[in-house]
Amino acid sequence: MVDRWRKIIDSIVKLENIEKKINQMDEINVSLTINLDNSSLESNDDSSVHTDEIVHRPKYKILEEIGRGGFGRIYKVYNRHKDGLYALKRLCFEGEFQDNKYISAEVYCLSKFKHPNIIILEEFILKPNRLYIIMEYAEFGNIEQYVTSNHNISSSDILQFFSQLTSAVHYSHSQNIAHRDITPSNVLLTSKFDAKLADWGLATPCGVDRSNPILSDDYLGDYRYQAPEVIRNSPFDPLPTDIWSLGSILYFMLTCNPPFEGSEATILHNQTNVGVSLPDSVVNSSDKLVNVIVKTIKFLMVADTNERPNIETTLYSSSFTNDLENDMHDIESQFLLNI
Ligand SMILES: Nc1ncnc2c1ncn2[C@@H]1O[C@H](COP(=O)(O)OP(=O)(O)OP(=O)(O)O)[C@@H](O)[C@H]1O
Repeated sequence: MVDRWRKIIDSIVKLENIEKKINQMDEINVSLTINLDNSSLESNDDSSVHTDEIVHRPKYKILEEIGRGGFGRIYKVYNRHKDGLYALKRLCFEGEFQDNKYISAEVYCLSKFKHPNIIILEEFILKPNRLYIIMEYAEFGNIEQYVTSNHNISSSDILQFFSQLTSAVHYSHSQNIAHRDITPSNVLLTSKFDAKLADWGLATPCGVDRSNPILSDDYLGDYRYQAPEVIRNSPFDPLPTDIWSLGSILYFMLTCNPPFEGSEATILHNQTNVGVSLPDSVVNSSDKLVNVIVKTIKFLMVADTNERPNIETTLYSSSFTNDLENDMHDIESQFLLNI
C-alpha cells in the first residue's frame, strides 16, 4: 500500500498542482513562518516537541487546540498575512512523509481535490519529521461536537448535509479515491453552515475498473460507523463502505447516536443478523422529511455489499431529498418509488 501511494504521489508531483504545493513547502521551509504560542501548549504537551518551532517572523499565531486525533493535533490559528482564521493540523513522521501512507493519502487528497464540500487546503509547511497542514477553519467544528453540545439539526438541514456529503463522496469516487473514514467527527460545519468532509488519512485508491476493485486490507476507523465488511477483517472493496458510512452519518444526525455500539463482535452480529434499528419515536414520526431520512438510512445500510447502492444511485436519491421542500408530495413519492 505504501508503494501504491508512493507511485501515485511521485507521478502526480511531476504533473499536477501538488508540484506547486511541494515547491511552496520548500520556500516556506526557508522563510519559516510558524509561531507556536508555547504558553498555551506547554501544559498539555511535550515542550521539547516545540523548541524548533519558535520562529521570529510568525505568519500563524496559534490560538487554541481544537482537536486531537490518532494522527495529530489540530489548532485554530490566526493568519496575520491574510487576517483570517485557519485550522492547522500537525503530523509527525519518521523519514520522508511520502513513506507514511496515511500522511501521503491526506497530502494527495487535499492537494488534488477541489469540491465545495471538501475542506480546502491553504498550504503545507514541511519541517524535519513534521508536516503542518493549514486548511480552512470550520467554525462550528465537527458534527459530533455540534450535536452533543445540544444543537439539534432540523430534518431539512440533515437532508441538506446529506446531499452535500453525498456530492463530496461522489466527487472523491470519481477521482478513484475512497474515504473509508466517514464519521461524524470527520464531517465539519463551516460558518455558512455547509457540511464538509475532512480527514483523508485513511483514503485509498480504488481503481478505475469498478468490476475489478482494489481491495483494502487494513481495518481501521471507528467501527460504530464502519460497514460489516471492514469489521469482518477480510479484504474488502472500499467503495461500498463509504455508502454504508453515509447512512451511519444520516442515522447519527437523526438520532444523536451511532447506529451500532458495543464490541466489534456485537456490532458485526447486529449489523448482519438484526440490521439497522431506529427508535420508535423516529419510525412513527409524522414528519415526512423524517420518514424520508429513515427510508434513506435503510436503503444505504444494507449488510450485503451487492445489495447496497453505489454512489451514483445514492446521489440520485439525495437529489430528490434535497428538493423535497419544493414539491414535497410529488418528489417524496418519486423518491420512495426509487428505493
Ligand atoms: N479544518 C478544521 N476546522 C475546524 N476543526 C477541525 C478542522 N480539522 C480538524 N478539526 C477538528 O479536529 C478533529 C480531529 O481532526 P482530524 O480528524 O483531521 O484528525 P485525525 O488525527 O486525523 O483524527 P482521527 O484519529 O479521527 O483520524 C476534528 O474532528 C475536528 O473537531
